[in-house]
Amino acid sequence: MAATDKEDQVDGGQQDNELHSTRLLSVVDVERTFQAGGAPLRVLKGLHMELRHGQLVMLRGRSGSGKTTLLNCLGGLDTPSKGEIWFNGKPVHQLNDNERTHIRRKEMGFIFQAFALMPLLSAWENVELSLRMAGTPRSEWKERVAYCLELVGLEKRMHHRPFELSGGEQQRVAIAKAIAHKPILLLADEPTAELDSNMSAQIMAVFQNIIRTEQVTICMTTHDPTILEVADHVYEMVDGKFV
Ligand SMILES: Nc1ncnc2c1ncn2[C@@H]1O[C@H](COP(=O)(O)OP(=O)(O)OP(=O)(O)O)[C@@H](O)[C@H]1O
Repeated sequence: MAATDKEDQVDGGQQDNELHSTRLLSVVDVERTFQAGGAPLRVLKGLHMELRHGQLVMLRGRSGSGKTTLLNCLGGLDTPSKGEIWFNGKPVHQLNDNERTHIRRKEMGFIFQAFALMPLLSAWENVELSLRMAGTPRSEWKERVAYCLELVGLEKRMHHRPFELSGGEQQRVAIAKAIAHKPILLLADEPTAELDSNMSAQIMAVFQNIIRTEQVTICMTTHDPTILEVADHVYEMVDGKFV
């Protein structure tokens, strides 16, 4: 099931071991079949996986292997055709739309194309928007927005709009936006796509930093073999299955 697992090698001490020992998310025999055109298309074919608190987990695979479909199921944006997804003790596969939306807003953060930055809003306003969406009290916004933008190294670009920022800087705003409401799980679809290797390494350093400082767990998809080494665990996907 696992291609690599660094968990046992990491000398993280007792505190890290305790953090890692708690299961945040479990995927049990998940399948997803789409009815596209005539014949059913089986995209996920009986997957098992788990995420533990504080891990950085990567889903790796070729285009079309099913990574985004799985990530959508993990985030409650799509529902498996079969199998179970348990998140923080809750059966996501059995929840209705409202319940899943609530979990998404309160407990998850997304770095997906579909949740990209609002082009007319500044970095500050973009991050503030996610606090508004999550129902965070207005009195907490200012401090939290400043903190998150500093955390991703954008303290000097807070009032720039997306078109005034580089690709890597825009991705940092997206990270700040995704973590502002203090999610426990951050899902990221190809967060380093379109960035050069230097920028990608910086984004991964930001991810490692927020895992430590924000107690978040990260699951991301990637094509990029050069960033795999920072993962605690890599799931390799081929044609809807882990190998
Ligand atoms: N809503 C849908 N209806 C029909 N087919 C779909 C749907 N969503 C995804 N697929 C199909 O499922 C397969 C896997 O798609 P998915 O986006 O999960 O792959 P991926 O591994 O994320 O690829 P990429 O790296 O290119 O993003 C593809 O063949 C795609 O056409």
